[in-house]
Amino acid sequence: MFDITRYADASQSIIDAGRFLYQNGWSPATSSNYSARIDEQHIAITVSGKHKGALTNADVMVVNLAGEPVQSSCRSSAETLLHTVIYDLFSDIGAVLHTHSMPATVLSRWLEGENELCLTDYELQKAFPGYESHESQLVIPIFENTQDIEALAAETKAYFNQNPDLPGYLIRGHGLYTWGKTMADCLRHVEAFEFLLQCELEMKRLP
Ligand SMILES: CSC[C@@H](O)[C@@H](O)C(=O)COP(=O)(O)O
Ligand SMILES: [Zn+2]
Repeated sequence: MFDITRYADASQSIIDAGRFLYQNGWSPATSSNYSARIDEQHIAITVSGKHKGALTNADVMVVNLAGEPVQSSCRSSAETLLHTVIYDLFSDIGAVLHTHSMPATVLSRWLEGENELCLTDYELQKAFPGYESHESQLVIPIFENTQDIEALAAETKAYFNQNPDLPGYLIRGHGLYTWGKTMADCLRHVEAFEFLLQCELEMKRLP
């Protein structure tokens, strides 16, 4: 069982995040999914297929860390397992956000054949915990897109078990996943990733 007040707080944080992310153009056309931790075993997560700019409490449900619905007959996000593996790996993580921005989509496709995007010399790299200087290197892994979410969840779990430092990754031609200790931290990470990806895209366009 889970605490109903903590569920209500988690749900509201997801609704607010959705409005912000949609307004920024990072969650178009019902894409994206969001979650927030309720306790060690439960997360609140978006119901599959909902418009992320106009979420209500009815569009947020509870699943356990195995990805199974708890007290709900709704279908959780098709990508639920990509969220639960992160909560399972990192006990201090409180929120996970997945977005579908144009720079994340285009850049990951432009880097066809590469399994990471390495960034350096951006001051904004310091938005991520543990990155103290623009001279540090940010290595964003890129996973191949697939409809086999169970397989992708296993792949991401294995990667972040070995490489826990950077809270995020790209799925090629698909989008960004990022996480943080709180929803506010997680939203800051989305903004930072999106800014950096936009910069990289602009740099590649330069003659
Ligand atoms: C609208 S296409 C995007 C989906 O295929 C998926 O990638 C996505 O982000 C949203 O899926 P959802 O099941 O609503 O959580
Ligand atoms: Zn998606």
